[in-house]
Amino acid sequence: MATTDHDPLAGKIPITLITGSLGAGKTTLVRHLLSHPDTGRAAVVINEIGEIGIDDDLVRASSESVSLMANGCLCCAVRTDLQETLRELIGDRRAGAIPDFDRVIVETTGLADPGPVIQTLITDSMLNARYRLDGVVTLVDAVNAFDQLASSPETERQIALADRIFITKKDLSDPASLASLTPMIRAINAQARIRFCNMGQIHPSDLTGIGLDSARVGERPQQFLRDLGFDPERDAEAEAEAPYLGHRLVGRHDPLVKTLSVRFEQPFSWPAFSAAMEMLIGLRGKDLLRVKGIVNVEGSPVVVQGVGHIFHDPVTLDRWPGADTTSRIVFIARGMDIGSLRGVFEAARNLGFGHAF
Ligand SMILES: Nc1nc2c(ncn2[C@@H]2O[C@H](COP(=O)(O)OP(=O)(O)OP(=O)(O)O)[C@@H](O)[C@H]2O)c(=O)[nH]1
Repeated sequence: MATTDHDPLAGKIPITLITGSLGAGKTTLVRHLLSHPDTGRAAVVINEIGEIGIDDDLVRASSESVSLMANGCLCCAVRTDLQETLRELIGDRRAGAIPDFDRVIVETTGLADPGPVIQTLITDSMLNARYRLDGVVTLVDAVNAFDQLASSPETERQIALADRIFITKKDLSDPASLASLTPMIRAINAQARIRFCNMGQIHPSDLTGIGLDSARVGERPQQFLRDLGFDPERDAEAEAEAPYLGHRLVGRHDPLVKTLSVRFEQPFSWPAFSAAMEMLIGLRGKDLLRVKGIVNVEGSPVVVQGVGHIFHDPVTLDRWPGADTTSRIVFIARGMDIGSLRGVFEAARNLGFGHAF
């Protein structure tokens, strides 16, 4: 019998999809990878829902090949943008507009169901000529995973579709929660390798050759997709029927969850900013899913990050990532609007927390 070791995926640029719930540590991991000497030449595609690309600014400092797909979720409206972005990367590389690259890292938003993205990467024939999906890496936030799993079906899908899972924020979690987290993940995904990851510090080799092998994907993509738990034909029908309201598959996400991008022209004093955030958490903590931003604190760029009611230590950057020195904060929240958000910050100012508001 003739044998062949021909690999239909050989020579194609591997894509690693980094997914995980809001604030799980995806950008932290990508930034670490880009600073690691063994990562090689990587292009990065970042998908953010907010109008103001915060992650983009942070990652751009570490790589010249960063593409941002803002203002839409990769699993919904921006899916075609991903196809275009990946094609453009090839064109830009050919034209010498960006440095050469050997792999692509795609960071999804925390709200993305990776299923449709995987489907796109596997079934788009033009993309398939140049790229191959190397694997899906899902970050699970040890502190917030329990709440996120209870409230967000996307978190479950992210875990279910992972080839490799990293549990982040072990340092912030308690032993009892940690002990119950792994079995909970295992109940959703019995196969993916699970490891801990502190502040994004994994070795780049943890992201390569991780399971979407040619036999499964290259030769039987539809079957592979069905193995993952969804049926491309059924999904295509559902998509055709769904009303298009800017967010492609309406109803896939909690309709009350919105992304609010707020810009403040005037610098903050730290007491004013933190008082406003404390008020917001006190008043609407349960509805606040994610806060991240770069805040101008008396001239200095300070990165603020909140996931649920947990706030991470603010980090002062050495310099502004670009010419824009306004404060830009993205809130992902349930049932809030920009007016009420601004009202909270106004109230903090009126209460006299610092004059630089
Ligand atoms: N203590 C601790 N903090 C972490 C760890 N990993 C990430 N963080 C912090 O978690 C916060 C969110 O991290 P990001 O990397 O922005 O998370 P993300 O998944 O990209 O967030 P979204 O893009 O909003 O979904 C930041 O303040 C990080 O410094 C960890 O292992 N331990």
